[in-house]
Order: sequence, then C-alpha cells, then structure tokens
Amino acid sequence: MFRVLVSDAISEEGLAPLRTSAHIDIVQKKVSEAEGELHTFDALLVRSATKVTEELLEKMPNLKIVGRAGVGVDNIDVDAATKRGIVVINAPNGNTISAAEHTFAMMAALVRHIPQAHISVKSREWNRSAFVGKELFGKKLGIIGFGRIGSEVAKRARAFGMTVLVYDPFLTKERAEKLGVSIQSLDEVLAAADIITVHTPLTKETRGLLGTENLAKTKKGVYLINCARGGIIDEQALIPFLESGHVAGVALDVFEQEPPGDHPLLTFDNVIVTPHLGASTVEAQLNVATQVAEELLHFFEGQPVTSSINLPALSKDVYEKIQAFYHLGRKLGLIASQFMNIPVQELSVTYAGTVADLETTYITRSLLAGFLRPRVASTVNEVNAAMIAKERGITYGEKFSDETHGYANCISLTVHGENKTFTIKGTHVPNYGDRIVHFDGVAIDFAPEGHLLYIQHQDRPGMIGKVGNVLGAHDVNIATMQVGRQEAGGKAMMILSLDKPVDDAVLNALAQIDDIETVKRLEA
Ligand SMILES: NC(=O)C1=CN([C@@H]2O[C@H](COP(=O)(O)OP(=O)(O)OC[C@H]3O[C@@H](n4cnc5c(N)ncnc54)[C@H](O)[C@@H]3O)[C@@H](O)[C@H]2O)C=CC1
Ligand SMILES: O=C(O)CCC(=O)C(=O)O
Repeated sequence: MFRVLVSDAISEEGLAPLRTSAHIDIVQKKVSEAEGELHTFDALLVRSATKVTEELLEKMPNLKIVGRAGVGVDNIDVDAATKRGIVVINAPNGNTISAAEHTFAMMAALVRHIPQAHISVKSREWNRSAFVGKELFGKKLGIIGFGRIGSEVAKRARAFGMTVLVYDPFLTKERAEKLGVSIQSLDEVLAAADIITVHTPLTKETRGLLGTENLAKTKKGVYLINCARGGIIDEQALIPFLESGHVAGVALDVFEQEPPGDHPLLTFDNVIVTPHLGASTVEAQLNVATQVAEELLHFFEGQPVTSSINLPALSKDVYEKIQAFYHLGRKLGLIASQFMNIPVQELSVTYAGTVADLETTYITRSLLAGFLRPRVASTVNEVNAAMIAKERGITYGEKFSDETHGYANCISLTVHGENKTFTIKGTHVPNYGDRIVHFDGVAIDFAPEGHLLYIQHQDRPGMIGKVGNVLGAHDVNIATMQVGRQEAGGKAMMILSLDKPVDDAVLNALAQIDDIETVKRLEA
C-alpha cells in the first residue's frame, strides 16, 4: 500500500485517478496535523502553501515522490529532495491559460482602474472623472520571460492590437519567429514598454530583476505586472518609483511573503492586488490535480514519469524500449562496484549495437545508481546518483562504439580505480535475459542474478572438483557454474551461482586451495 499525504487544497475530481487504485491510501491533512505519521508516507502532494523544506523531508524517511499541483517549485527544496533520491514532479502546463488570462485581467483592471472604481461605486459614489483610463490598443507590452505563460499573454496582447516586445535570454530565434515576436535586450524592453509583465521563474538571476537600477530605465508612466513570483519585482525598490509617479500603477498577484501582511505597497491606490489567484480556476485546478495524480500513479506502477524536475524526461514509449537495458545497466554497476571494492575515480560506459540508438542517459543513471548502492548508506537511485557521484569525486561518461563482440547489443563498463582498472561487458538477449559476456579480461557467459561467487585461479586440472568439495563440505549448493580463461594454463576464472549466500568461513576455505588467487562474493 502506498500512502499519499495531500497537504494543500487540491481538486477532488483531479485526485480521482489515485482513488481508483486499491494500492493507494490518500490522507488529506496539513503537514502540521500529520506530525505523528509523517514517516509513513510514500508521496506528498502540495500546491504552494506547504513548504517542502529539508527539515520536513528529514521527518519523512519513506518519501519517494513529491508532486506539485502547479508550475513553480520554489516552495520545494529540490536539491534536498534530489540528495535523498526523492523524485519531484510538477504539472507544467495545466494552469498556463488561467495564469495568462489572470495576467490579462490584471492588465485591463490596472489601466482602467476597475478595482478602485468598483470600491468607489460600492461606497455609493459616482465619480466618473476620477477613473479615466488608457486603452491597451496601440501600446507596447514588454514581456520578460517568454515561456508557456509569457507566450499565451503575447497572443492575447496581439489580439488587443498591442505591440509585443520580448526579453528572454533562453528564447531561440526559431521559436521567437514561430511565435511572431522579436527578441529584444532587457534594456530595450525596459526603455520602450508602456506596460511590463514578468513571467520568469524566481531564480538567483531573476530575484530583484526589476530593482532600483532597472526600474530607473523604464519609461515614465510605465505600468508593471507580476503574476509570476513575488521578488522578481523588488517590492522595496518599487516604493520611491510609485511615490514619484514614475510608475503609474502596479498589479501584483504574488508577493515576496505570502500573505503580505501590513505591506507598505498596499497603501498605494494605484497598486492593485489579488491573493495569488493566477491558477485559481476550476479548469486549472482540475488540470493540475489530474496531471500530478496520473504521474503519481505511473510512478507507483513503476512506469516513467514525464514531468520530473530532477530526472531526465522519459516517455512511456522510450521507457519500454530501454527497460531491459536499464536493468542490465543496474546489474553491471552493482557487480562492478563489489568487484572493485576500492576507491574509484571514473566510470566509462560504452554502448554498442542496438542499445546505442536508444536514450542511454537513463541507462547510465541506472548503472551509476547500481554502482553507488553498495557504497553509500543513504538511498541512491537514478534521481540522486549523479549528485552523489559528484560529491564522491567519481566522474562518469558515455561513449558509443561499433564493437558488439558478435552480440546484437553490448554495454561495457570500465571502472578506473587507483591501481586497477576493471571492465565488465553485458548483453541483453530478448526472451532469454541478461548475460555477462566479459569479466575482467576473460570471455565468459553467466546470468547476473542472485548469490554469485567469483574465483580467480591458475588454469590447472582438478580446480572445479576442489571448489565443489569445499562448497559441498559447507552445505552450499551450486546452481550454475561458468568457467573462462585468458589462455591455456594462464589466468582463469569461475563464476558460480549459489542457492544461498556464503559466509566468510567458506571464502577462507576456498582461498586456502592451491592456485586460487582471489575469491569474492558478488550479489546481483
Ligand atoms: N500566479 C500564479 O498563480 C501562477 C504563477 N506561475 C508562475 O509563472 C512563472 C512562469 O511560468 P511558465 O510560463 O509556466 O514557466 P516557463 O518555464 O514555461 O517559462 C519561464 C520562462 O522564463 C525564462 N527565463 C528564465 N530566466 C530568465 C531571465 N533571467 N530573464 C528572462 N527570462 C528568463 C525561461 O527561458 C522561460 O522561457 C513561474 O514563475 C510560475 O511559477 C505559474 C502558474 C500560476
Ligand atoms: O497552486 C496555486 O494556486 C499556485 C500556482 C502557481 O503559482 C504555480 O503553478 O506556479
């Protein structure tokens, strides 16, 4: 049974896909009300109210996935989640239209003084001259951040007869042309726009993007809108520009602190505000809840998730194609790590044959996770493997080759340690399974499954019998045995698969046999 804690208000209808599963138990409670049972949850579903901090993650050791029913993940410590191997997913486009429409509603309300006029009429006044506005038609709209929401705002602006100026350092020329906008520098947008709306995420680069210096570059009488994230427009820096009348009006849906409390900006008549309502429509909430609920279901069914923040994107189709190699990669990493039980600096993975044409990033991550698993105490999986490898000074890289050694596909892993290099190669045979076909310089053929014993010895007659006797004397049954050698009379090896793991006494007894040089237990 998977336990899901839904800690913010999320559309009931959207949660339906999760409710249909007999294996999922949904608990709807605030984190503060679930203190005593936090350790029992496998998944956490939030909007923006719950702060998913490192401290909270520490209290949830069983947590495997955090779902954000929305776009921005700035309420989630993604690095802390990644370190713990927790997948973070969001609903990247379920609320795009709602946020764009809200931005537009704010823009119209701002230039036509609708909220102020509304309050006035409700106060039994009829003051038509106090609320003379401006048309949007013919005005220049500056859009900072031209992703999903920014581009939807642009479409609506063009329909209103506005000229759209765009600043987004990551926007390609091709995409800009496709969307019918021209890319400008930030300074050009600031200098020319009558209205500026921001649609970036809140990052180190965008925090305070519209601060004192850049606000001074704007046109006198400019209108500003922030329906993205509090802090992109510096709230303190705005105050003197409002006081001097340089900024004619501001529309804010988001704040540096939410709720903003007794904020000085709220005292300005020409600052209009909403309580983070951009995504608050029936449609958006249904969309985002359905998207994350479906993704959670995929995750628990062992299928790939496509909207992960901290994993490479993987579609179901691609996953089906790589699945077998994903498992083979994990086994190669796991076996290599145990065999090379010394500090290592570098892993080099080479793909050849049919596997080389697939999405190998995921296979490499799986291999890396397999490699790190015996070495780290904490959870390691394909989410945090790259980060853990980096922390431990292990670099890794992928190569592609035509050398398949006669197999349809071949994955080769070379591990570079301080004084030793080890190579293992494997192949996946459809309807048969995984095979290790090369082990430390020797061609061999065994299934990477269960309790394995590696014995390296000199190639002499009678070795198999001696090993069999020792194992028999210790009541260890041999399931399979594969032998290989570099040359007659030279380095040779046996890989045995056993019905149960062997203890140190067995390893020591085997190591006493003349001509046996190394004995290692390998679990696959
Ligand atoms: N008020 C609300 O309820 C809602 C707010 N949002 C927020 O709206 C914002 C935009 O969301 P989406 O359009 O879905 O995101 P997106 O990821 O599709 O677009 C963001 C764009 O910002 C650009 N960008 C990044 N750094 C930049 C920089 N330094 N300068 C200029 N552009 C930069 C990126 O290249 C990208 O094109 C996010 O902050 C999101 O959290 C989203 C939905 C609802
Ligand atoms: O959940 C909400 O209402 C906030 C939406 C939002 O800000 C986002 O999706 O980034």
